[in-house]
Order: sequence, then C-alpha cells, then structure tokens
Amino acid sequence: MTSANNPVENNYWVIVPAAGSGKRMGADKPKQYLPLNGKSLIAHTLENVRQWPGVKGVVVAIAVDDTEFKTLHCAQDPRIHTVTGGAERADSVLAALNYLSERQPAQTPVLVHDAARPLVNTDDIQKLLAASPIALLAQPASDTVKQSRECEDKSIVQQTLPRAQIWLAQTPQKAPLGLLREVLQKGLQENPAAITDEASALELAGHSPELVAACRSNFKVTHPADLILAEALINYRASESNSGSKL
Ligand SMILES: Nc1ccn([C@@H]2O[C@H](COP(=O)(O)OP(=O)(O)OP(=O)(O)O)[C@@H](O)[C@H]2O)c(=O)n1
Ligand SMILES: C[C@](O)(CO)[C@H](O)COP(=O)(O)O
Repeated sequence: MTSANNPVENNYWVIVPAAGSGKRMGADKPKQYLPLNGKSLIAHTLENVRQWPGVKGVVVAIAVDDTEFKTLHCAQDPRIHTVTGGAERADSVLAALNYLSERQPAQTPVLVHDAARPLVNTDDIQKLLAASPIALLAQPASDTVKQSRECEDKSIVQQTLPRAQIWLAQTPQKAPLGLLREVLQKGLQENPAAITDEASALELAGHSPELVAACRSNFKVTHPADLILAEALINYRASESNSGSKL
C-alpha cells in the first residue's frame, strides 16, 4: 500500500491529453466539452484528478482553437497548466512532456490520464502509485476474445484467443518524465501508428509496464451511449447511500 512517505505519492505530475475532436461521439463540439450532469466532461475529469493524493501539478493539452478551457472553474487552479496539443493523442502528450521537462527533473513520475475518463476511482490511483515505476491501469478482458480476418466483404473469425492474458489498457499510465519523453519521441519517429498509448511507446523501447487491474467504471467516454453510462454512475456515486462505493 502507499503511505505518506511514498516518494511517488508525494511527487508526481499528471498530463491530461484533451485536444481531441471526438469524431466517434459525433457531437457538434469536442466531447470533452459535452455536459454531464451540469458540468463538462473535462471538468469532471479534472476535479477528480485534483483530489488524487499528493498530485503536484497538472498539464492539460488543449486544441489550438480551444476557447472554452479557460472558462472552466478548475482552470483557475494554479496547479493546472496548459499547452497546445497536436494532431494525434501522442503528439499532445509529447507537447505536455516537453513543457514539463523544462520545469521538472527527468525522474519526476508522470501519470498520463485521458480527459475522456472522468470516473477513475481513487483506490485504483493508489494502487497505480504503489506499483512499479512503469505501470498502467487496465481491465482484464471479461468477454470471449476473437481475432478476425477479412474475407470478401466480411470480417470472419480467425481464432479465439486465450482471454486470461488479454487486458484492455486504460489510463492513467505512469512512467518517469525523461524516459517517457525519450521513448515517445523515438516511437513517433519510428512507428507512429503503433503508439496508441504511453505503454506502447515504452514497450517498443524494450520496457515491460506492470498491468494494474482497475475498475470497469474507468471507461473512456467515446460513443454517445458512454455519456449515458457516465451520467448514471455520477448520479449513483453522488447519492449519499453510495458515497463510499467502489463502483
Ligand atoms: N490529437 C489528440 C487526440 C486525442 N487527444 C485526447 O486523448 C484522449 C483519448 O482520445 P480519444 O478518446 O480517442 O478522443 P478523440 O480523439 O477526441 O476521439 P475520436 O478518436 O473519436 O475522434 C482524449 O481525452 C482526447 O481529447 C488529444 O489530446 N489530442
Ligand atoms: C490511451 C487509451 O485510452 C488506452 O485505451 C487509448 O489508447 C486512447 O484512445 P484511442 O481510442 O485509441 O484514441
């Protein structure tokens, strides 16, 4: 378990990529600004992040044409900094890492957390902080997993994969600042399509991130139905009788 003396728990920064356009959501504005129970999605996420134990500061990567972020209440928190993000998630994360590396030592632990994951719970953050220096939250697969191949105009099953070793990557993903910046830069030069999260860049460089099992409620708000699920969970947690819930 973590303790007040845990060096990671008391000395880490968070990077929040929030420069996406939310194509799969299909809304008339980027999904991070869609309302969820009276507040925007990103406001829920940042309010959650701000109460993680011992967080030193937060760098949010926002889109070049974003005019909304500065109007948020949480944007007034002096621990919250912004940078301009890039074309892909990895470019946005790298912009934040570049900003941070001019201000913090290379060994500073960094947790990268999607703006689109408002519901990560604090117990899972504690588990991640207590894990190996290179680690991520993830969810063990709970459905039967099929590998497909294309056949004429259809997808057909190639094989059923053994589910015991399948995990779905979530965020936060944790690594030391200097290392993460180096592997992300290198990965983006060598194989940008393969870099869909921080762990993939670390893996390409030969590291083996620890998988920390996390709650299903830490899903990424991606499609319209996810907004309804997120609202339901926010309401559930807000009700007094469920306030200690791990859901
Ligand atoms: N160029 C980008 C693309 C994505 N993100 C952020 O990365 C997180 C995870 O990405 P995803 O859920 O895929 O968001 P979008 O890219 O906005 O969604 P879509 O792929 O449907 O367009 C989100 O918080 C998103 O804002 C980012 O900072 N910069
Ligand atoms: C980082 C991530 O959230 C892990 O699941 C994910 O890879 C980013 O989202 P995308 O949908 O792949 O853009």
